Amino acid sequence: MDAPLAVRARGITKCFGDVVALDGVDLDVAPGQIHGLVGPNGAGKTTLLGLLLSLAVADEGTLEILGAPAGRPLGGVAGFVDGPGLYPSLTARQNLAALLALRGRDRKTSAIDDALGEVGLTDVADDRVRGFSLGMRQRLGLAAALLAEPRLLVLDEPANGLDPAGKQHVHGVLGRLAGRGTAVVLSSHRMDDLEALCAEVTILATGRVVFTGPLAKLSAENGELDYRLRTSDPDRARALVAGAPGVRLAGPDADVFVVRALTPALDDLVLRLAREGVAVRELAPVVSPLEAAFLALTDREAGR
Ligand SMILES: Nc1ncnc2c1ncn2[C@@H]1O[C@H](COP(=O)(O)OP(=O)(O)OP(=O)(O)O)[C@@H](O)[C@H]1O
Repeated sequence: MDAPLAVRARGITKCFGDVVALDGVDLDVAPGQIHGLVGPNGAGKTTLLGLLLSLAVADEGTLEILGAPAGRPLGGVAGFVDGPGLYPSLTARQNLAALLALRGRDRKTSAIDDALGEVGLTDVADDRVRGFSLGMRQRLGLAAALLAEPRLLVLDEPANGLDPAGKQHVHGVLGRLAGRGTAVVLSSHRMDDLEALCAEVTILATGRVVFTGPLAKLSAENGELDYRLRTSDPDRARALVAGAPGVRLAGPDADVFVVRALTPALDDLVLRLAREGVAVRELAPVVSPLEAAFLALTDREAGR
């Protein structure tokens, strides 16, 4: 029999007084999938992650975690929202030992060393957390989650405060976990992180799902995108852009300009430029396909 979905949510609604934080949310996350939650401030991401961690209960709808109704005392789920809970006066190693003791888990101290090594904190294992940067705390929170050997890992903005090397490190950890079958649900405002990490994304706006599915599907559904275009002959290129069907000059009229087009029209423009002996030196979306879709979908929702 196939393993159950790590998350199966149907019609989840959650209100805080008059505020509808989640409004009929459906979500499927398969084992081994890294699933990104994205949406403007107040869209409901943290509320949804909190439900996955059983920190709160939905008002309506059904939520199954690892095949069982949410809210039951669950093994196999770990993570944090609003930053990891840590003891500042204890060292990194002591924090993890305290956590294991609290959970009543009988795991070897080597598991603590392994978790610290996995997130790149071995060198500061015996330093007090009080002196840790935001990025180091995030990594320690991830180490704490790893100790639980989760089959579902839930993370709110895990890249917060991480430098580029730290981020790559954390991405590596999450990729390896997913490779071993752990489902990861994370929120982020960083589209580039989500594009690098996630197979699927869910876009929330004012508590509703406006898109859920593979990133490739999102790109395919995109309308016209803006691209930066730099060529060997800007004057000639500008004239060719003006005469190209389905392509508009959208950006400042400079040597590097912005053209707006659907992918087929853009392909056609590149071929025209080449035929006319104009070399394309740079052609890249001004914003990533995910960001463009995010802006379009959330604008549309806001304008309902
Ligand atoms: N405990 C609470 N009490 C009252 N309102 C709340 C509570 N938690 C969340 N809300 C409200 O629910 C809505 C969704 O908030 P949530 O924190 O889930 O959004 P978010 O997408 O995580 O936002 P952000 O990107 O700013 O973190 C917001 O309007 C927020 O003010």
